[in-house]
Amino acid sequence: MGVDMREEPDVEHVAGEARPKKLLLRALAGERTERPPIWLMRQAGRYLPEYHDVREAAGGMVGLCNSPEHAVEVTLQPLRRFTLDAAILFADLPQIAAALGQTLEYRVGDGPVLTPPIRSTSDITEFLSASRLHEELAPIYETVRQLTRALPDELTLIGYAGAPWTVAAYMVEGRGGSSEHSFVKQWALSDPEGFQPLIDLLTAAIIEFLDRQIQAGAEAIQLFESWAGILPDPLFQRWCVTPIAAIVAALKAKHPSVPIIAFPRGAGLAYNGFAEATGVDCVGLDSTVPVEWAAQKLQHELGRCVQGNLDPQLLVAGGPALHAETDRILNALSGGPFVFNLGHGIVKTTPPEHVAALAQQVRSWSAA
Ligand SMILES: Cc1c2[nH]c(c1CCC(=O)O)Cc1[nH]c(c(CCC(=O)O)c1C)Cc1[nH]c(c(CCC(=O)O)c1C)Cc1[nH]c(c(C)c1CCC(=O)O)C2
Repeated sequence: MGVDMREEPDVEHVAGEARPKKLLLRALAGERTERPPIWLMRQAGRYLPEYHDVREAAGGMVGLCNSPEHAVEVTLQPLRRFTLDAAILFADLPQIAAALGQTLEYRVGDGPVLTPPIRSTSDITEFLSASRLHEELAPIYETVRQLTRALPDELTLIGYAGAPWTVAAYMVEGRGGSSEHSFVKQWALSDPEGFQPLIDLLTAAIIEFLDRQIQAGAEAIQLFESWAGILPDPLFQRWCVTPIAAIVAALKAKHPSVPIIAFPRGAGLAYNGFAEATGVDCVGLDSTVPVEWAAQKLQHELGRCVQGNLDPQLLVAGGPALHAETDRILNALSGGPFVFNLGHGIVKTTPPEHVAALAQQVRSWSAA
């Protein structure tokens, strides 16, 4: 009673009782924390033997993503093994495309495959509709609800979605294994007015999807722009920056205190200006971004949180190489608001004991 909450940035008042605010949320709010929080992109998945058992029991990847009970279990698996600071909702990025009307399958070697591929403006009207969006995504909202009850108090629950350009890339290419992205790039480059409705449909759907995740209990949001790096600069601004800014504005209007991380993988020099243009609370850095630049420009000049950026292959390598690079990143970025993570998702050949060693090193790190 009578406590001025503004003077207690580290305390969250829940139903009248005060308890320490979670480490990850403090960092995302722009605070330099006593040690950086850590979570890892793709921290759940195939590098863990116990994951394979659950996936099999669920009848494969699609079944796993649509079964809250199994999805909750695999979300929690890495947290039982490692001392991490957050859980990320277990679901998959192309599920929203399936909710809009495409058929999603996983094929060995190809990853997610979406049919029919969306290749023209008339395909959008013929094959896609948002009318059943929430019905189709209901199992994901249920997974989030169950996770809020299952997670220990000090862990943060991260909800997520692919950003519109990245989801569109999967929808247009169809096959996950496509490496040149010829179809989506041809469309976006040569017929921007015809491609715009797809991005607009996705932007609106992603706003609703994330709004529902937050209502179900997600405490922070990450937008994965995994294919930011394949666009020439003016188109990066149009197809990545503008839609992400729209999503951030819409979510902030409704949920001002929920922090948003965006990960524009491969953006290169376009990382410069990205935080200002989109309004995100935290910028996810891929492994090519120089940490000294991020410390100076994003943390020091803008007061923004950064997340990243250990190369996932170092986690496969382990040993002195992993230790030294982790130390270098910690030293460069721990002077400001910082979330330790990888520069892209964990790869499936990662030995779990290397993840344990990394988590331990980050947790025992101190500036001294
Ligand atoms: C591009 C993208 C996808 N999915 C995702 C992204 C963005 C991150 C990135 O850039 O890597 C995000 C994602 N996918 C998955 C999660 C779950 C939560 C977590 O991070 O632990 C998250 C956050 C599960 C998954 N998504 C996928 C698996 C493997 C499925 C299996 O069991 O075979 C998992 C655990 C499959 C998937 N899903 C996707 C691809 C390209 C693939 C095939 C390649 C691969 O397997 O790594 C699309």
